[in-house]
Amino acid sequence: MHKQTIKTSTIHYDVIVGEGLLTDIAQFLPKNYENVLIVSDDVVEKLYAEKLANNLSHIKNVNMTSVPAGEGSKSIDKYFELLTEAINHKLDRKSLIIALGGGMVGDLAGFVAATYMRGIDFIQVPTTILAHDSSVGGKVAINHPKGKNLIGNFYPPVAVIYDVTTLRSLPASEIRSGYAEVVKHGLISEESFFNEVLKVDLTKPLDPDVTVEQLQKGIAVKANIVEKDERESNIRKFLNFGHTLGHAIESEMGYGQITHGEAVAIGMLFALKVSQENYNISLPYNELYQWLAANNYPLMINWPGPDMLIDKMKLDKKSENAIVQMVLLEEVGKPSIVNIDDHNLRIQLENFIRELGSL
Ligand SMILES: NC(=O)c1ccc[n+]([C@@H]2O[C@H](COP(=O)([O-])OP(=O)(O)OC[C@H]3O[C@@H](n4cnc5c(N)ncnc54)[C@H](O)[C@@H]3O)[C@@H](O)[C@H]2O)c1
Ligand SMILES: O=C(O)C(=O)C[C@@H](O)[C@H](O)[C@H](O)COP(=O)(O)O
Ligand SMILES: [Zn+2]
Repeated sequence: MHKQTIKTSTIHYDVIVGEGLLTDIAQFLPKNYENVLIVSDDVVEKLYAEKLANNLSHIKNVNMTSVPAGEGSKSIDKYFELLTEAINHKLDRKSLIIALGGGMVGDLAGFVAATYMRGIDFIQVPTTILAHDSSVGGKVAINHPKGKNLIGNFYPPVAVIYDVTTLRSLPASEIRSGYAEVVKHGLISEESFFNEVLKVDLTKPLDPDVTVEQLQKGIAVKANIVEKDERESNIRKFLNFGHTLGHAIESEMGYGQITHGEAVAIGMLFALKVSQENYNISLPYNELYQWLAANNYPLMINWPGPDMLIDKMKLDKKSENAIVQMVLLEEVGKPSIVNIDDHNLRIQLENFIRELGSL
């Protein structure tokens, strides 16, 4: 078991990573709670909710609820339904919400916790590779049809309890999706970490020791940034590498048509391309492209038109006065935030789409 404490100006919380933590979760609760609502999706609920609940039998009221699996549930409708569940189960300001699942559940249940009675405690119990990223740092949100995560808050959990044995049941598509964020953590932090990640072959069974070590490294990269800039005034934007285009693709194609990680993977390729042009340097674009292709990331997608994508990129939360901001790399491990004017963005995007090809 490995414990890392995240210390921001407003809160300290532990991120505990280990095998079999679900059956031992009671010891990691930071307080005594009398009323707990476990929120999951209908796939994860069947796999792990009972195991979790069994370990909370000492708590007076433990209830469980779930939303349909998939990005479509990160919606205002499901958010409202969960608030109603919280009311029906008589959650009060001393109650706890446990988000059991991947980033979708974590973001959604976290936003419910952030807003129910102006905020109650919540714990992240991540079950995907991607959630090594989403469970840490306190960004909680739901999507608007017009843009990703447009409705949300910064609302850190009181603990993150990451039972990595749950990762064994992940389908290949979700291993791939999650690994995109591990690649991101490598690219924005250290070349050696990035190179290590590119040695992983996602088409073969993962080596659990390597995976857990890389997830812990990713968490450490994120923790280091979030501790200095929790509310994204400056360096937290680095964690958005690949997301300016990635989020635009997700919302323009329709939530759930492509996974978050797959869209971010394409976004990272674009960000590398723009970085190379912008700084007149060479970056491992080809290496990343080849790794993504070899690991079956969808790189030939049914591209939405560039105008639609640019409109979505302007809605990104980093934009100011409708000027698109992208996270670029001056070198691997050295991110920077750059305004990209519309004309340049359009040319770069059209060239990129042409080069990548479409269906
Ligand atoms: N808050 C943040 O900082 C942050 C960071 C990155 C991503 N995100 C958000 O996270 C979301 C993506 O998260 P995700 O990739 O975990 O998706 P997800 O939560 O939708 O899970 C993906 C799929 O895997 C299934 N699943 C989850 N755990 C499983 C397990 N152990 N075994 C078998 N199946 C399992 C789910 O039912 C779902 O079908 C997006 O909404 C993205 O915007 C947020
Ligand atoms: O934690 C962050 O900060 C990130 O940007 C991490 C991203 O991987 C994540 O997808 C996040 O939800 C994106 O945030 P947004 O502010 O662009 O919605
Ligand atoms: Zn992300």
